[in-house]
Amino acid sequence: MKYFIDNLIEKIEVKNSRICVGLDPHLNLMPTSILDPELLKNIEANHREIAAAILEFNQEIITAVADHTAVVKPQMAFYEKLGTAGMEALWETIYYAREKGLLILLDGKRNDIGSTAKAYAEAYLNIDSGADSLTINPYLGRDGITPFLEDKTKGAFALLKTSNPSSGDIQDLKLANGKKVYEEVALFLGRTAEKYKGQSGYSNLAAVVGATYPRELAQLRTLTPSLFFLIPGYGAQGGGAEDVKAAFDKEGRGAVINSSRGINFAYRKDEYKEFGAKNFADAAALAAKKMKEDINSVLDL
Ligand SMILES: O=c1ccn([C@@H]2O[C@H](COP(=O)(O)O)[C@@H](O)[C@H]2O)c(=O)[nH]1
Repeated sequence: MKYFIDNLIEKIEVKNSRICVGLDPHLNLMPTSILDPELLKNIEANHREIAAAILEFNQEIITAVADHTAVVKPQMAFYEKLGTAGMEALWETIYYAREKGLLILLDGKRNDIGSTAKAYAEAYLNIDSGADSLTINPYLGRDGITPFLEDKTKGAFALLKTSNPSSGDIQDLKLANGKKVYEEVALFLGRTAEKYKGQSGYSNLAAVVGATYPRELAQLRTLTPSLFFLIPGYGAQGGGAEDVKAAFDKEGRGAVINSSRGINFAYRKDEYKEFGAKNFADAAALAAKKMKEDINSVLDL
């Protein structure tokens, strides 16, 4: 049985693409050809129609980017907010992406006490679930993490140094031993990860580190060599290829860089305006291709 992390690395290498395409259907950014703005005047009354539009949007995006990425990351909040219809759209999206041969990184940032963490793992990483991995919060410690790692074919990405402007409020606090909170979290995750290492040397316990903190990213790469990184913050949040270069080892492994709005809604940017809203998927395909090449261009492969 192949470890999740080895499978991810293999798929990344087959496509020579170190990007992850987020599937974050921001309703206010959707093309009007897909989502009638009238429906947004009463979102609660129109869950079904909006969820159907999201599914259509996602399917077009997935088809368009499938040659340029090994993995997609639906952010659950955008689906949960549409109730049952939204969750159905999420699972349909996941199955569609799987049919296209993509791995699914479900962004839910779940966690709780051990027994409830086990229920979360059963909900999202069960054998029939289309999801291959889930983002988790490491704040509850080991018994909140290990239930997500019981099945070797699945992975968990623990929040380590997040990309948001206020991530330092807690993550950068200095502890009595002089280390910052995120540094101790890194060491804790590194120790916990040891037991879940695949043949690649990376672990099924992975971590989330923001592209918006390149200095910390470089430091964390050295501190935790067995942690594979999911790196959000490229594009819409200001991160660029040079900022994430240090996350990769000399073989070009060790990280996948996420962009959600930058790819989903590329058609809204000046750079892609010749496509027009109707051809949003073609704009997304080109944005994904360019991002793939941008990341590869800073690596010494
Ligand atoms: O530290 C974090 C953790 C998760 N995210 C998520 O990644 C995407 C980023 O979207 P963009 O549109 O490319 O900015 C989004 O789903 C976040 O919830 C993050 O940004 N930072």
